[in-house]
Amino acid sequence: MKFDLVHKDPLSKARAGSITTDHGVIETPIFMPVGTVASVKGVHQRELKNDINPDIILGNTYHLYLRPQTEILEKAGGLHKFMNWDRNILTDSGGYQVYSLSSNRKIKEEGVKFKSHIDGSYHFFSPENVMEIQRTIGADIIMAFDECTPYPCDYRYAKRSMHMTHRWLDRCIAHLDKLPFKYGYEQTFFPIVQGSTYKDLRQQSAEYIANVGAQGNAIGGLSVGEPAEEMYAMTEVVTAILPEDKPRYLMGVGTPVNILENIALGIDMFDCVMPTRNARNGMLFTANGSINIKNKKWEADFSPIDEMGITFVDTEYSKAYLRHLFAANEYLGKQIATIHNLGFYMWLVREARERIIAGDFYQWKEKMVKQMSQRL
Ligand SMILES: CNc1nc2c(CC[C@H]3O[C@@H](OC)[C@H](OC)[C@@H]3O)c3nc(N)[nH]c(=O)c3cc2[nH]1
Repeated sequence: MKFDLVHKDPLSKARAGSITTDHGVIETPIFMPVGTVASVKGVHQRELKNDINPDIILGNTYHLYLRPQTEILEKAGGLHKFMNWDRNILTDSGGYQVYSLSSNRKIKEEGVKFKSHIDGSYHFFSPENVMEIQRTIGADIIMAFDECTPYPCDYRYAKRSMHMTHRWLDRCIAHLDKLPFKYGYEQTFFPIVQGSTYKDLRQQSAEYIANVGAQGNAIGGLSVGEPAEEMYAMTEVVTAILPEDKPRYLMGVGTPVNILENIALGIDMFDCVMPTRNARNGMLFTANGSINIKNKKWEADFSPIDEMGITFVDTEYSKAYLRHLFAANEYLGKQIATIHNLGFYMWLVREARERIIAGDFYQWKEKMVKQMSQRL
């Protein structure tokens, strides 16, 4: 993987860059649509490419391991082939899901025993086997197996959890070195900073991760319920320590405002289920604020969904029609709302990149943060 920084903003830590992998160029700042189980829910790969056009999408080790299972993915020649997506894919290691989705899991030094949320069968994830699973899935960027420290937690727990994540990181790296690439293209490994919302632990973890010298670095343990100010404060502490010439990925973030604020703090990559999950509930994000399309006020509003939208749904369908589809529980409604929201998130990060290059990102960000916080 190669990362070229093409511009830095004069009034903030915002950067514009390009990541090059064997599956193409990723222009940063970038938003990565979540395609947890090999599908961005309700969107065809062809629509993704033509209308939303992300350079990279996300998959998830926990989900893909349980279904369709690694054996099928190996027979398919990896996830790209299996889902017919020839651009970049990043897979998260499943650390987060083991805590958030499965029941009665047991965390031990060796790894985590958990019960499948699908059929109740027992499984075991360790740094070693999660690296093997990610080699088989074949994503271009793969994540360390970490413990996403729950929030809130006391200092002692956060410190112990952070040190275990560091020991697991060492095991991931040691094991990965013995595992050749499976499908003829490179895979890049990102370590993950933890430390909860404790400044000194975040500094320690950022130093530890920076010393690995990886091609990219991730910040975990945030967007787990902490106040936005805490998220920003921890991001600021960590980006001051992570190498400037490597991409920074802030996991699970966030709202449009969170994304702009964290771009200003030096983050390059984002993923979040919000645009897709909120879309399925009729919550639309726009440059002028958010819309709850189920609201009666849109019943006879035949104006386009979003005059400033970048996808075909924004101008080909009206607000009244979309509201009707939600009222009738037609799944076309969820598909239209999903394409709109993903289109908006892609517009937001692309516009941010243009502003960083033009040199007026900070002023634009200040204006957008106010504008997008309105409820329409
Ligand atoms: C939402 N906030 C948030 N997400 C987070 C994720 C991704 C969740 C992963 O789960 C799926 O979304 C729920 C996505 O999987 C495709 C995502 O990559 C994290 N992953 C790891 N390994 N470590 C973390 O510290 C961590 C923290 C998060 N905070």
